[in-house]
Amino acid sequence: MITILYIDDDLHDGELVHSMLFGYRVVLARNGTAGLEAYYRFMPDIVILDILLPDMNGLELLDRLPTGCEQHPEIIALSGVADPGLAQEVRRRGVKKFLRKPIESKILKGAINELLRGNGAAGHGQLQEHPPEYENTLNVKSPAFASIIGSSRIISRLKDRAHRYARCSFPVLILGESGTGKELFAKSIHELSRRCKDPFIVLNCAALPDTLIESELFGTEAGAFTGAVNRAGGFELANGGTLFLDEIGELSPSGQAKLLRILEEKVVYRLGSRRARKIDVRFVAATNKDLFLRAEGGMFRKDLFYRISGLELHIPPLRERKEDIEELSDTILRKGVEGAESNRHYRLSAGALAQLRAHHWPGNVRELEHVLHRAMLHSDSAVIEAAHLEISRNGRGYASLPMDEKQLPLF
Ligand SMILES: Nc1ncnc2c1ncn2[C@@H]1O[C@H](COP(=O)(O)OP(=O)(O)OP(=O)(O)O)[C@@H](O)[C@H]1O
Repeated sequence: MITILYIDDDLHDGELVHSMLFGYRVVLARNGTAGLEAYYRFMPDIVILDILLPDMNGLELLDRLPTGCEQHPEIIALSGVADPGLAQEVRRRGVKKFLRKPIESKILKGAINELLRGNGAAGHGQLQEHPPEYENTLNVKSPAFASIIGSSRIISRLKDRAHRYARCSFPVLILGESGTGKELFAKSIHELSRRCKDPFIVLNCAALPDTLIESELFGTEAGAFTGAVNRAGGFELANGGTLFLDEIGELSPSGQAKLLRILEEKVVYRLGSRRARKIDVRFVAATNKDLFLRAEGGMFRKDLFYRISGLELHIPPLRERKEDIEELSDTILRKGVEGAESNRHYRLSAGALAQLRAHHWPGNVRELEHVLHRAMLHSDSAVIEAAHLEISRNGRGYASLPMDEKQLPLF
């Protein structure tokens, strides 16, 4: 859906524009600061900006809009006064439409349609009552999302947002419980971006001891420490592409300081080397911890937190999108168990599906995969019954096998 950010302190105009633009997603911001915040959060297709704002001049806001995005939103500037000098200043900043207040519905819609059509002659002057579908703007059915199963509103919105984030190179912070699909979304953002032909490198900070994290991230120079050889780190390996740093909350204080420096200077120093290597890497981080609280509590650098969390993607737990369980289960059952030879087309009985829907899923989709893999191994037929699921009722999910079932005849 097309997203329009309207920045104006006039509440009445805000409501008016909201009702005029029925069918679009309209985000209202009442001052420049809120406008900038909403800009990063929603990555709008169009920004409508009143030049007179209470906390900053509209021109100043235009200057503060980021330049790192490959695809800028189109901007419509508004002013209540006719001022040719102001109009010139606004145009000099790349704004194609400068409209006079009071806003007229047809003129505003016409300007929006024209801008959305890439300012092409086809849409010029044609006023449309219904917002058109711009299929090329955002496509949640993109092949880059093929591995992300789920048709819930939550998943569709996340795909929409990931699509927007893929348009630029700002860092993205993905938040969510373990097993919710953070890495899948990170990969999709990479695949949808202009970086898709370059590497997507994954580093898991939680799986590496403190000392290794830094050498894995930044690389080493022979002689940096005993046994060190010349080796590129994650940043160099991901050059041109995306570096996905999983469990970023586990990064040591010195690793955090170095990471901050890289994000600011865009150069990397291998451990033991003073040579700066220029890098062009899109940085995506993930955590299942509350990084904000960690930053507040002094366990994570605040400056780094704010540097990496400009664009956030919150992936809700599976229990909050239970409508996805059936589709996810069907996909998992269709794939079968890796390494197990079977041509059965597994399916769930109604009772099994009801039990899956009733579970709390603390381990999220990963837990669902484990439960269904185990169920396929337990089942003697193609139908998975509730009894095959062995979901624990204590909410932890992983039931242990009863002794007498440990030597199950599997296929
Ligand atoms: N929406 C989804 N569609 C299909 N598979 C999914 C989905 N979400 C998660 N999975 C699967 O669940 C498993 C865990 O996903 P992933 O590693 O992306 O989660 P994560 O949030 O990064 O986990 P962790 O925090 O433990 O690293 C993977 O096997 C992945 O394929």
